[in-house]
Amino acid sequence: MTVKQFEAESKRLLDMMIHSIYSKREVFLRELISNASDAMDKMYYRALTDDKVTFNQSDYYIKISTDKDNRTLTISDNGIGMTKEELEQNLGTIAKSGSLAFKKDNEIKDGFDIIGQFGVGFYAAFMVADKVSVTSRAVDQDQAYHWYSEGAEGYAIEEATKETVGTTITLTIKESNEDDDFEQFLDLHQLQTIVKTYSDFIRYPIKMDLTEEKLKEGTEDEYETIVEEKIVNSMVPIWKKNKTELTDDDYKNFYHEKHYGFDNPLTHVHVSVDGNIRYQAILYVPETAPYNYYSQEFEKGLELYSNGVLIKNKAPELLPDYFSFVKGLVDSEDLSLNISREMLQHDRQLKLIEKNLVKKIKQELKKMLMNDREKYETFFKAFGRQLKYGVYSDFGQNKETLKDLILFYSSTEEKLVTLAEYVERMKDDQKYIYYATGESHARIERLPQTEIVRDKGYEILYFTDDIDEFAIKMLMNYDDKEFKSVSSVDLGFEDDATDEKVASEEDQAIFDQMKEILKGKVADVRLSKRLKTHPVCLSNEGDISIEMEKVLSMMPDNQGVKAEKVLEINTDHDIFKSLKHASQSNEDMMETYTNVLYNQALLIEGLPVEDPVSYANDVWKVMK
Ligand SMILES: Nc1ncnc2c1ncn2[C@@H]1O[C@H](COP(=O)(O)OP(=O)(O)OP(=O)(O)O)[C@@H](O)[C@H]1O
Repeated sequence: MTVKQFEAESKRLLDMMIHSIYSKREVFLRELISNASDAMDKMYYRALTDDKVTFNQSDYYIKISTDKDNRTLTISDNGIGMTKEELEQNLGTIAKSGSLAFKKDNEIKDGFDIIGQFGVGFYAAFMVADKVSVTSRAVDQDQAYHWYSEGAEGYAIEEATKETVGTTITLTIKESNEDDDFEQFLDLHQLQTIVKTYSDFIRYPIKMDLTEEKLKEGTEDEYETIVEEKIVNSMVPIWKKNKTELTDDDYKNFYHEKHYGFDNPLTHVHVSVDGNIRYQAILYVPETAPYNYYSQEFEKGLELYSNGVLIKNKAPELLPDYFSFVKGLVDSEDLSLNISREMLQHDRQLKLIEKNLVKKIKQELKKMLMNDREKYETFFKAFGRQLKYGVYSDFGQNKETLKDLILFYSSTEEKLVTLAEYVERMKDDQKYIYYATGESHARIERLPQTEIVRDKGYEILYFTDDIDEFAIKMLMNYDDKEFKSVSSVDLGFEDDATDEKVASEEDQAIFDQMKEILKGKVADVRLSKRLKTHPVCLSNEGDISIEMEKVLSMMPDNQGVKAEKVLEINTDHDIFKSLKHASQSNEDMMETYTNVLYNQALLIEGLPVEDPVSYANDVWKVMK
């Protein structure tokens, strides 16, 4: 047999194929199966124009078998086959795609979409094999040919015998070494997993002779090993089916089959778009967040298929971060893939798909929010933080998309409410949307600052997530109503009698004294217009709230950002009498009282007391 050399460029390309084009070796099987599927599709086209050829889809299949002793893996098909010339042209010249030429010649438009286009996939076989041999008999031909290659050195072609039309490819699998396990490519069960991963939705059956331990008939505990030919791929992807044919259970089963999660999805969306870029998608909203969801480790993304063949396990481009909880897949026949089929030549197509998916997901969530509140709350408890994070991030770019999907706990309704519901309930004289921040509902409920707002009959939203106040600052307003913290110095009440309350000269002198004692700790000490039953509280001026100071101080690169704190004193409270007394008669006691009150205000806010020992000493001193 004379060995022909690959062309110089081809040699280099082959080397690239083996070492750098694909990130995973196992994709060689996807490439060979796709070629076999293409070969059978070509029979379909041939039948359209050639009376001598009939096409009955059920006659076509791919068979995968292994021989461990001889270390061979065989993939055969009964597709269109190759003539001697075609073997020479298609397999002898790397980067020449017979399939692409076929597609052009036949003006293929309908469902039998041919996958091959670059003319390189076949050579992926050399990533796992030392030798590749192809025996093929073309339709209309009696003579079969054998193509054989050991890689870069070249190839040879000789006559061969083959009973039936089609192609059989035999790979002699490389020996495993310390770094690489090649045995998996001789194990039918592992090959089955690879088929399931990449080629599950190839239209033709992929068959394997699988061994199984079965109970011997007529016995109760005797088992026998049975070899049975099985179809290992699902063939028809659920997303290509008509929605009306599918039940909720079908979608649920698919979610589990695909291992999208152990939970049951709360809802699904099945999209089929026939526009500029054609694609189908099935998207799920899970019920529970994966354990690592709110961590750096979590990787978002949808599975990306091109024509039923898996391209990427996780395509992050298809989901914005704020919808990163969505699971599912997209399949498009219009993607312009790069040579490894692992990336796209440009991401414009994915951007378009993403934009549309975002709309669909939003619609679905809104539908859930309107029609099944309980379910929406389950969703929100798992992923609401992510939505709020979405309002805040990217400089608020997405706040309009998300503002109607976020919920907060309401003081009056005692449940989660939307901002629209809050605004709808606002009192006639109420100018702002009020909120209070704290670690828990119970803690917020006891905040002295909330008293006066409650007394006004205004609803207060409870912010318990770190991100809440940041998100709301980014949102700025809802329905033209601005947000206001119950801790802000000016509560913005209209026609408020408390506004007229001003400190007497005598009281102001006490506040000035206190301000001097607390120099550097508070921006001011003032008469409180909001406190009723409590003697003291902190409020803040400026953009940074006390709660935001807490969150920022926990960040690794915090730059010591502080809220401008104001210590508010309730002059109607009995404690103030003691303070007054001390200010006139006992400077030392005045300092102690001031420090105790300041530290108590910190504690009420959930802020750490700067010097716990001196605080304890001060309390004991007062108790004496
Ligand atoms: N099983 C097969 N039956 C018939 N023809 C085949 C078979 N396998 C490969 N071919 C021919 O060999 C050509 C080269 O195959 P190869 O896998 O390298 O590239 P491709 O499938 O055309 O493109 P891609 O790199 O995009 O997969 C194919 O275009 C096809 O004409």
